[in-house]
Amino acid sequence: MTSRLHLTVDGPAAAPVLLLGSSLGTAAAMWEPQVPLLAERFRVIRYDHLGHGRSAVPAGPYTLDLLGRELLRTLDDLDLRWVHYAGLSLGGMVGMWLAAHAPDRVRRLALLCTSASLGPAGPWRERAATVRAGGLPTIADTVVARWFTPAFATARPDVVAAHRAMLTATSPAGYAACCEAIAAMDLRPDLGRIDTPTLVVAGADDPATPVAHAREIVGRVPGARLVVVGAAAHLANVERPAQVGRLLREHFEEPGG
Ligand SMILES: O=C(O)CC1=CCC(=O)O1
Repeated sequence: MTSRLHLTVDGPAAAPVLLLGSSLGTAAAMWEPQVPLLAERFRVIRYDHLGHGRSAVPAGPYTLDLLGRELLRTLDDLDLRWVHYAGLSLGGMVGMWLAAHAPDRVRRLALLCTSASLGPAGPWRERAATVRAGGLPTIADTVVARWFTPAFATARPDVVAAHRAMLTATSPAGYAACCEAIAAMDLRPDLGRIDTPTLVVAGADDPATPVAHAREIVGRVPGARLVVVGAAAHLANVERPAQVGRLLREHFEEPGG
């Protein structure tokens, strides 16, 4: 079966592949700030989750297992035996699933602004129902307020508006189905099986996946390393583009990478 995931590819064809997974309600454009730096050394493949961006929108609810298996199918289609993987938030959740369930397919892993368990389930199911009934604009202000610190939002209203537009362009059905995947998710029991070198990055001011969630991942993934990025909320890669770009490049360029 051909992949249902839309891919955006940059960088030299012969370079090692670095797969980038985006957050709930965003798409490949979320990674624009890091692509120039990373594509100097890597074949950077950004994928849109099922139900997001230009990927297919099968009927929900989804699960992390479904999102992860779809990505594995994509790697098979591309004949990729292994990749480096970086994911933010929902992208990080898929990254944890992949590294735990297909360890031979992930060489090095970076998990940004993410969580292995983001309960309770009730509010996620309510968010899914709200979006199915009223569309993304009904929740956009609340969600975007968690993506950026107030200082950044004041300084860069253009960036905030572009990311809000990405959110409201997302399929309501696809977004809701991914909310249901998060509602049902508990990756904590899987983390001890991850044996790939792992960098965990948290935004110091992230109200969506707070630093404590990153510490829990680091406590469970053997050898994982934590970096807390100051003055950044949930989309830390957008708010602190150069620092996050450097962290990723250094992590994936390390010996053996
Ligand atoms: O939308 C939010 O509240 C924050 C978030 C959780 C998972 C994700 O990708 O974004």
